[in-house]
Amino acid sequence: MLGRSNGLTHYGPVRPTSSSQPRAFASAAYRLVSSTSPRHAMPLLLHPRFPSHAAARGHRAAAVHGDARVALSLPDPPASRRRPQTRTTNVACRAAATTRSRDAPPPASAPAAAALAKEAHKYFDHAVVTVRAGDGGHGAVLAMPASPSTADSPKSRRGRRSGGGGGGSSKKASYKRNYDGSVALPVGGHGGDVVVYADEAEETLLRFHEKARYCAKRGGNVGATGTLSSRMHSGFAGETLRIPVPVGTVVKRKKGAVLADLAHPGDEVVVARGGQGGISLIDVPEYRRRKAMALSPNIMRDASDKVLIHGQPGEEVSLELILRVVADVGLVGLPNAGKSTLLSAITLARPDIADYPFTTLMPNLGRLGGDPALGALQFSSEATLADLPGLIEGAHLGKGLGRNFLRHLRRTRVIVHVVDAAADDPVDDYKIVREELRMYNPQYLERPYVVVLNKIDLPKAQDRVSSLALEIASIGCEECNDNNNISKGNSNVNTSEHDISFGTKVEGGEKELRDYPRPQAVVGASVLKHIGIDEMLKEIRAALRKCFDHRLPEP
Ligand SMILES: Nc1nc2c(ncn2[C@@H]2O[C@H](COP(=O)(O)OP(=O)(O)OP(=O)(O)O)[C@@H](O)[C@H]2O)c(=O)[nH]1
Repeated sequence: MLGRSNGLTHYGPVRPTSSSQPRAFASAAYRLVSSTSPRHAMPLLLHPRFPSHAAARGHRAAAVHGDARVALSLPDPPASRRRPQTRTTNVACRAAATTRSRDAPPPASAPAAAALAKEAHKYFDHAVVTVRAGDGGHGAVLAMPASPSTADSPKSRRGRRSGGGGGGSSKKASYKRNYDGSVALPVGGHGGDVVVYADEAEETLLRFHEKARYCAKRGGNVGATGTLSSRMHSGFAGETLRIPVPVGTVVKRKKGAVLADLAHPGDEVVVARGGQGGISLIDVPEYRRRKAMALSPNIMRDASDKVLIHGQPGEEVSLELILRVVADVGLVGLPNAGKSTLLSAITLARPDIADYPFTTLMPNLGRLGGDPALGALQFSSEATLADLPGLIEGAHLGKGLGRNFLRHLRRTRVIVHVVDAAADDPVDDYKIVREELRMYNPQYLERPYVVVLNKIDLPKAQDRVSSLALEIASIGCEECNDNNNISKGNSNVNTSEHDISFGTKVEGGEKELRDYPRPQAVVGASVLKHIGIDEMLKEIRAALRKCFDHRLPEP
């Protein structure tokens, strides 16, 4: 991508956690295919999920924290109930039954897993999950340590060393004090927050269809009840639950506001806050209450005060996760136009290619090497290309899942429109796709774009390629091709799914295709036979360079 910097989106401040979880920033973003690393050459597809060790950590944490109740509540399941560790090779299993440990979520039911595998394209970029932050740990009702009647007398205080407590004259302090001299009472641990973060190792949202509910750990209780002592500790804070999602995921409340657009690796957002821990109270007999109240305001007056020792419940929210592919260039066109072939011709991506429509059902990404024309800057000018599934007439209304595919163009800066020059009516095909883009989001038509007249190796196309190029190049408004439009190219800022207007009104009516900019270039090529590839690359890079020059500063 063009010189993107890592950003950090916060829905609220992230509290330091008791045990920080390492961020897994693996190198293969969406399995981007780098021109310098052929072994990573593969399209965006499902991949085995990394095994989760969260619950195992929970076991350990419980043991370390000495939280007997939590530790006891998680016994090892009997052998008969353990799920066998299976590893199979088909997509269904990769989507539904990756390496499972006993703490892994229950497997999706067989029909659901089959549907996921068979129709992954329907689910890979959208999911609804419920997350629950951890409850706060409980405080405790404690008695003041027994002290000889002389313990609190001025005489005994004089004889006592500094920093003392309320213990007997022969014993040292048996409880902690705050800086102001009041009794320090232990509190329940804060419940774990839930954080969603963008992780380059994640590719799709499919795993959220398997498991749609995530709960953070609760805070630890105050270790004991009984008598206040200096050895008592506050409950441990619950571990923050960090949920990785693919880079480019928009996180929003279900039927609510957008919380964050996790467009860069490492972006994160706190989606649910853990509950506050409960406080502890001192229970003293009536006749000692006045003295105790001088030491702490947390004196229990009657049984109803006990509610204060209960930890607060953690937040629970339903979230909608929407993945929008992060790519600089979007390849669009009718099915079978040759988009996947083009991607494989100029990057190391190896998408499925076949002579039937809708071979591509999920976006394939490839990495285009740096632009040599930029000299030393070429290494920061690498670009990501996204090969989108073919669009058909009515795509903007959802035909052929068109709306789902069109959404992935949102972050692109440049559009490469592939037209089959050997088709019956290439100009009409061109207009159909442009019209679909306009109907879905007119902003797409404002972006710089290059038209590739493909398949010129076929005799039918050879004869008419120049006339087709002239005709297509003349569709649109010449004056609109100024640089101002280019800066509108990247719509990262726009995160709403509902910002789609059907046609933009201009003076005297709705804007039509002729009112939008003309293509930056129309090139004839045969991506299969490697004809005209250099010319095509030159034009794509020129369009990218213009975006690079006119790029808006990162927010
Ligand atoms: N003769 C010729 N055939 C081509 C060329 N480019 C692609 N094809 C063929 O066209 C067919 C479709 O190519 P794809 O790359 O799968 O087309 P697509 O646009 O990705 O198709 P969808 O996945 O349906 O969107 C394949 O059989 C390709 O071999 C070309 O330049 N010349």
